[in-house]
Amino acid sequence: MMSRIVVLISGSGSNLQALIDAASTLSLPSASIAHVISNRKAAYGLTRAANATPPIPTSYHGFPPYKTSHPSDPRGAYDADLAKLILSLPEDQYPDLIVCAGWMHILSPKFLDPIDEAGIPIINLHPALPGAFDGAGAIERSWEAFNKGEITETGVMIHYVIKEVDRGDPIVVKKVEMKAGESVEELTERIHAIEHVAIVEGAKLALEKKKGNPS
Ligand SMILES: Nc1nc2c(c(=O)[nH]1)N[C@@H](CN(C=O)c1ccc(C(=O)N[C@@H](CCC(=O)O)C(=O)O)cc1)CN2
Ligand SMILES: NCC(=O)N[C@@H]1O[C@H](COP(=O)([O-])[O-])[C@@H](O)[C@H]1O
Repeated sequence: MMSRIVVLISGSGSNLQALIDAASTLSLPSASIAHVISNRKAAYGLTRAANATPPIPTSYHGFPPYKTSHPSDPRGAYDADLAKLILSLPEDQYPDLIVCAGWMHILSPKFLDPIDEAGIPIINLHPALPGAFDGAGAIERSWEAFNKGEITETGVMIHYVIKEVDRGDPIVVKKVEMKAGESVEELTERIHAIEHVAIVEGAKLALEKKKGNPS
């Protein structure tokens, strides 16, 4: 039976592309990318989805209008509508798994609770080791910490998404050595390559766990 994945993005979508390329291969068997949602209209990941074969349905769900339409709780209203968007997808797009792949928006319980009640796990790619550099800009912060002598290694993890940002149970953890004299751009490039492997492994494991047959 085909498992359906909904992917949340905010940018280039190179991790989405890794999932698209892996779907229904031995790396990510019996899985399809059923829908892609971006919070940024210009996200190139939307183009990647449109260029997929067959094209992957996409939605743009932008945050700015909520600042005026729901001034008292824009995040809550935005998140509630995001959950409704996903939970109202047609059967052939309704997710077995939600993957945050460079999704740069903190999800509140207004999203997490209805998705949890629907029994849909959410996983996230984070370019750091568990408990380190939570939040945005993790690669840059780890590079700075290394050059201050504060750390000797960093990593990439795929973790379950809970209310506390980047504190959900890890599914995949890959350590990344840090190199003296390396630029932040060079480190970022190395980390991105590792992310593209980790996110596929994480999606596969999360789907297996949901089916009750962890490998
Ligand atoms: N409730 C959770 N939401 C999210 C998680 C999570 O673990 N729990 N993971 C993040 C992904 N992420 C790091 O991996 C992350 C992304 C963005 C931010 C952040 O500070 N976002 C700002 C807006 C920044 C911007 O628009 O450029 C915000 O939402 O106010 C922190 C962590 C995804 N969500
Ligand atoms: N906190 C999450 C986070 O910082 N994610 C970062 O966003 C990038 C998205 O790239 P992509 O759009 O090419 O997949 C990822 O490479 C990852 O480092």
